[in-house]
Amino acid sequence: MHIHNISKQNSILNTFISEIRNTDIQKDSMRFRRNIERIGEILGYEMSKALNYKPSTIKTPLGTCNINLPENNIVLCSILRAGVPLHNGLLNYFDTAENAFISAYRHHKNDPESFEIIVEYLACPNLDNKTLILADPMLATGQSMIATFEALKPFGTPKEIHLVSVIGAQKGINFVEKNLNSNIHLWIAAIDKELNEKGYIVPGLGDAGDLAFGEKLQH
Ligand SMILES: O=P(O)(O)OC[C@H]1O[C@H](OP(=O)(O)OP(=O)(O)O)[C@H](O)[C@@H]1O
Ligand SMILES: O=c1cc[nH]c(=O)[nH]1
Ligand SMILES: [Mg+2]
Repeated sequence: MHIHNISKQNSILNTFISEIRNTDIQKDSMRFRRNIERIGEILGYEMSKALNYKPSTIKTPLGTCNINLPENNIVLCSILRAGVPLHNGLLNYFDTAENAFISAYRHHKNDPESFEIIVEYLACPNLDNKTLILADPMLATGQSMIATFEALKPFGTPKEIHLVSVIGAQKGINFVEKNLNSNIHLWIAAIDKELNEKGYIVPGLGDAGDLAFGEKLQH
């Protein structure tokens, strides 16, 4: 897997990352969603450098100019719920992308420290020869990403796959790397060292879905 950790270089991205992690600022859910969206725009911009470009000629009011334009057919797939603001940020830049949504949630049986991933809702176009962008802000154990990847298989074989995430734990990244083919790209805004016993990223930011959309009842 090709890992692009875009926070290796200081940029305005640091401000947005610090705000989503900050226990006071993250309480403002509108700001939290908007920051995830802004990070999606930055990750999308960085990812766009790896797309395929073809020469094009544009007519201006005063003449013509040559410019290379992306030629990829993009399908943007995100994992509900926390993926929604990240999806919006990516869609702000990839105007013509097709879209897919999948629900994946952690189901705890009796033991709060163990869970399985339940995939229920899935809406996806044909993926054959397309550029699949799989977006989820939190890559913790990596199980949601792999479960999603498996669930998408019947929809076709993408030409290339880009995973987009905001904060990842090294353990989850290793798990994804072990389970996916080596030609996949991961575009990520921060990599944290630890996972706690409940599978939360430390220091991370807490529960991204709850911060964006409110707490949910466990079922
Ligand atoms: O890498 P994993 O260990 O699988 O964990 C990451 C998953 O956890 C979060 O979703 P969550 O289950 O909290 O659902 P939500 O977005 O509805 O809150 C996040 O958005 C990922 O989908
Ligand atoms: O740290 C984590 C792990 C899973 N889901 C989250 O929202 N945060
Ligand atoms: Mg959540």
